[in-house]
Amino acid sequence: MAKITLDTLAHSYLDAPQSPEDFALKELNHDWTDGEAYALLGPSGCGKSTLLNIISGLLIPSHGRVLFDGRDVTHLPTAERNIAQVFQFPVVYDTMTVRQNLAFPLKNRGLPADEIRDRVARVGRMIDMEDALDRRASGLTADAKQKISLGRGMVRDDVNALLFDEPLTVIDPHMKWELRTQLKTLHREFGHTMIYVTHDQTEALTFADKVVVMYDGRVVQIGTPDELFERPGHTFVGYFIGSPGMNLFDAEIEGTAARIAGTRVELGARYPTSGGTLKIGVRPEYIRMGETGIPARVTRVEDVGRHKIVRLDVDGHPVAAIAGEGQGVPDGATHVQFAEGGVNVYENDWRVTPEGGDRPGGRIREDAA
Ligand SMILES: Nc1ncnc2c1ncn2[C@@H]1O[C@H](COP(=O)(O)OP(=O)(O)OP(=O)(O)O)[C@@H](O)[C@H]1O
Repeated sequence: MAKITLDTLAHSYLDAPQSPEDFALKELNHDWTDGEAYALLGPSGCGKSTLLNIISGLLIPSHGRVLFDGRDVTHLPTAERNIAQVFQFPVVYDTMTVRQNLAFPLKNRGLPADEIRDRVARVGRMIDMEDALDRRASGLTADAKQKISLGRGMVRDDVNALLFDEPLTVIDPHMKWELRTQLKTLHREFGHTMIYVTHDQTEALTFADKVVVMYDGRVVQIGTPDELFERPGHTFVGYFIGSPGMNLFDAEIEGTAARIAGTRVELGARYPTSGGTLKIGVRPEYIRMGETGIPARVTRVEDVGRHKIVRLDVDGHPVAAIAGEGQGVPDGATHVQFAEGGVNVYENDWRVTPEGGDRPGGRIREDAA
């Protein structure tokens, strides 16, 4: 496994890019820690495949370098990078059996027969195809073939990194969850450096140690699932992660308080801002309904099983709140308040750290409404 360094990396598909908009990938400096599992998450067109293809060697970046354990591989072809890749659609040899498909990368590297047998058996178990090892791949469903692709990607333990590009797209929904869980278990067991591209937040949050959120060619935040939930670094992260996403309120800030829709809201800290557009972000989990606070009007209540989503109107803007299991909208709810610790301040869409730093932990979901 390797540490992967992206050094002033950027990419434009144009010959003579003029402005930042001409870059599919805007400048990025980052170390992907050896042995960690990352998810690259973002909407269609944000640059995920461009970044993955640069790491895998399918694309040479127009600017900057890629290093594996300090060695510059920017211009090395994929075959010389010693990586395993699993794509959106299965790549299997139809004329071979499942066993032969799984053994292929190991045979290529000349591993002893008994080691190949053991590793293939283990991976076969993991992808739940133990009983099908001697079947020909040609007759199998797309699902099963993709499981073979996943297995083949994971069968070697000497790769620098394992790259997955939306690998569960063709997998049946109930199997998706199982394979994702197995991938995570496998990661714990073998400690591969894994990079997993997806536009599905559930997939990213359940699979990865760290999620890299991309938006418009830029990495806007790299963090643990918890950090992305509690402290979204950009309003896009707040909106994109969570269901429903984070609420944003136009605000003015004075000292340690904000003014939202004419109401003073104590923030509990000072925020160093510099004259930009200010917004307060509060996740629906941290909006409390009651008789004091910011005036609000309930417009709809949606029962979504384990909890209810309460839609409100605050000063003409839609706001969502989550009422936990067994809770409804309190009688006489005419106002909203924010749970302590559930507030983030944004200036020009980027999060502002409070003076004195963030409070440690910051995890208040357990007691959130
Ligand atoms: N070969 C190419 N030539 C020119 N522009 C490209 C090329 N490939 C991608 N782009 C553009 O670069 C931007 C980023 O595309 P990319 O495929 O990396 O995004 P993505 O996040 O992987 O999207 P998706 O999830 O739809 O695959 C998009 O605007 C896209 O149109």
